[in-house]
Amino acid sequence: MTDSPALTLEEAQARVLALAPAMPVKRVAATEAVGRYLAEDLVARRAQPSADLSAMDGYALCGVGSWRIVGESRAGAPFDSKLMWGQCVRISTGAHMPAGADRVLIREEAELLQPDLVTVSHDIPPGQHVRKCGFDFAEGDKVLAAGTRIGPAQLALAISAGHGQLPVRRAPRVAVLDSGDELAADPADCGDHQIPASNGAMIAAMLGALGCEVLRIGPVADDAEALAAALEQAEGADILVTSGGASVGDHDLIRPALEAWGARIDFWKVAMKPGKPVMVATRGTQVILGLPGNPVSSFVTCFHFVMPLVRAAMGASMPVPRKAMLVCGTELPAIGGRREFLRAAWDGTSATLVDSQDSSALASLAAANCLIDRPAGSEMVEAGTSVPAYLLENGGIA
Ligand SMILES: Nc1nc2c(c(=O)[nH]1)N[C@H]1C(S)=C(S)[C@@H](COP(=O)(O)OP(=O)(O)OC[C@H]3O[C@@H](n4cnc5c(N)ncnc54)[C@H](O)[C@@H]3O)O[C@H]1N2
Ligand code: MOO
Repeated sequence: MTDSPALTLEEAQARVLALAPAMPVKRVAATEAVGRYLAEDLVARRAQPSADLSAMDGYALCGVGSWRIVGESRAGAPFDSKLMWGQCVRISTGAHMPAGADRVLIREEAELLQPDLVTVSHDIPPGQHVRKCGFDFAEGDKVLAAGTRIGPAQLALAISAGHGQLPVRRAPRVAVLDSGDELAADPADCGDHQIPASNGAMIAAMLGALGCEVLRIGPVADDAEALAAALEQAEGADILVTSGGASVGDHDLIRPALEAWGARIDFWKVAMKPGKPVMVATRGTQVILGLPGNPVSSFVTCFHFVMPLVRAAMGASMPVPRKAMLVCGTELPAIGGRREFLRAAWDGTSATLVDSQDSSALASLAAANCLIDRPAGSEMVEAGTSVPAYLLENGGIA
């Protein structure tokens, strides 16, 4: 089963998302819901605006001709009488239109005939500069759908719709395990035969940005007993992410260690580069993603599988990343039999391939802010061609 042909990215993503454990729903202060996903449709408890309001500073008018100023309506302090024909009030932006008034003359266009008598040289049509009651949303409107990510604008909308608390799912607890005999825990103390363990920190940062509570484990040696002991630490995690040891080498022990721990392998290998030897397994409700050790492969598979899994567990309606069309600034090479995600730097005008596409090359990953999606068997394309690409949240150049 597990050595079946590599899946396509979309097949593999669908299988991973189908495994997503639904995190429990909790009502939290709206401000704490930022970065989470709504667990239910959000229905407005009030209309916005709750009355007809002026959109400008000026005069709220009743009738045509010239108008006697009989008072003022300020935001938060409405004028409480009904205007008669030929009357107006001074009005400020956001203030209630008084009863009887149906249009606003802006201050700059008003001519004062007397200290309390105003006119204008052109027609002011009914409804001019008036925001009608409920034009933004009415009480009872569905303002946000379940599965929507709460960002700053959605937060403001929810609050203005009368919600001080929002129902959201917590982020999953994720254990991230680095494995490999060559890994040094301390980058400042790394022998010639070692490399600093950078994948765990990178994956933890990617998941931390989604709000996950991350438990770092390791680095763990390529040793069945050490791996078994390390896996015990992941007992309470909703998701376990391993990096390294996923391939076919004699020291690639992750798969047998997971199986010995009770994990059931769902699939292994996806037809993509970088990131082919990605492994997905379950253990009860826990979902386990074994990412390939090459740092760029770890990054790309975290981007395509782990982050969508986390978003799905949090209830996102659109958990997988979406593509934009970017113009390539340089020609792109022909692609072999495996779909490739090419690192490139997009400057707002065009996307240029970074120096190396080797799956170990971290300098070129750090210089990239997008992944150009090149299907298997693609022909070479000329500079200036639009190609699909995923934009990356990748440090200062994003
Ligand atoms: N005979 C074959 N060899 C390889 C194949 C294959 O199909 N047949 N696939 C290659 C591909 S593609 C990849 S990707 C790698 C994946 O290998 P593993 O997941 O087994 O990873 P390792 O061998 O443990 O490490 C690969 C590379 O990455 C470095 N590494 C590992 N963990 C970390 C970490 N936490 N932080 C930083 N760097 C890490 C490790 O030192 C190696 O250099 O396999 C190919 N081989
Ligand atoms: O396909 Mo491996 O994951 O990059 O070099």
